[in-house]
Amino acid sequence: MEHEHEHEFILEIPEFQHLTYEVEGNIALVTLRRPEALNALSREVLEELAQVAEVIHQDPEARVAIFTGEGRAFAAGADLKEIAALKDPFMAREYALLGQQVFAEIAALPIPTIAAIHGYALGGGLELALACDLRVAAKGAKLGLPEVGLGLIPGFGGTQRLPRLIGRGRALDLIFTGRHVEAEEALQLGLVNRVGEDALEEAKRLAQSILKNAPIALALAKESVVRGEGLDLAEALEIEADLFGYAAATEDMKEGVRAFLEKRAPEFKGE
Ligand SMILES: C/C=C/C(=O)SCCNC(=O)CCNC(=O)[C@H](O)C(C)(C)COP(=O)(O)OP(=O)(O)OC[C@H]1O[C@@H](n2cnc3c(N)ncnc32)[C@H](O)[C@@H]1OP(=O)(O)O
Repeated sequence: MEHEHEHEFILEIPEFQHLTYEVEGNIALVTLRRPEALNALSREVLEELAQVAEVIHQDPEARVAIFTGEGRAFAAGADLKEIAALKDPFMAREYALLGQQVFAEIAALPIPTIAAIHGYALGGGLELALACDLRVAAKGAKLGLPEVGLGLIPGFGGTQRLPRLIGRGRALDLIFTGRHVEAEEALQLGLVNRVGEDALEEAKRLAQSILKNAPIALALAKESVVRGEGLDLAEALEIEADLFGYAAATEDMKEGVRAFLEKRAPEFKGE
């Protein structure tokens, strides 16, 4: 038998109402599909994002994930109709915790993740993009955290992930003013990694350049950065050394070094 060592593995993909999931050439593409509300993140959308994070986790074909949105926006924030219906501080706190939890699951994915931003990424929409490892914006895209203009504060991670990414002063500029920054300024701020004519095409190019590298090394590099973030330098460096050790024990490391010495491109197997 050809596949006698392989387990029969069936990936169960739920029927999503507000997003689609597809994988092509090891790139998982998650597309928010609620364009009539500029992909506003309702509870249902958030729950589907949590489910799709689980699918990505389980899908051996998914080696880089791109998040994008259908229509005029990446996502224009949490759903303001739902926010208007929050009756008391406890309900609102639960709402923030729900968004935080879903975005924490996305941030914890073991593969590189990219937000491909066109149109608007505002409030919770920008916070979703901040939960990704990398952000690519289309020229003309508008990014911001407008919550204080609504009497709110960013509640899906924005007050924490934005200052960690671009620094406290620049983050508070955006949070206090609520202003929209365009793609070029976002690039200067370090809020996005790249700007292109078409965000999705640019994100796919970025994904391709990541996919050339060893999968386990990518996962370990991400783990080292993420785990080190909250620690002091000495502790974080210990983690780095441990994970370097794991990387050095992979078959792909042998292949990578052998390929270099033989002056050819490596063929990584994720082993
Ligand atoms: C913890 C997290 C908190 C948060 O995220 S708070 C929310 C933060 N986000 C915002 O404040 C942005 C809200 N949206 C806007 O300011 C505007 O939209 C835009 C500037 C993004 C675009 O303006 P324009 O081009 O004039 O479009 P349009 O007619 O306002 O929107 C099209 C439809 O989309 C709905 N929509 C837009 N954003 C949201 C949202 N965040 N929640 C719910 N619905 C939204 C609208 O209402 C409308 O719908 P209809 O056609 O039925 O009137």
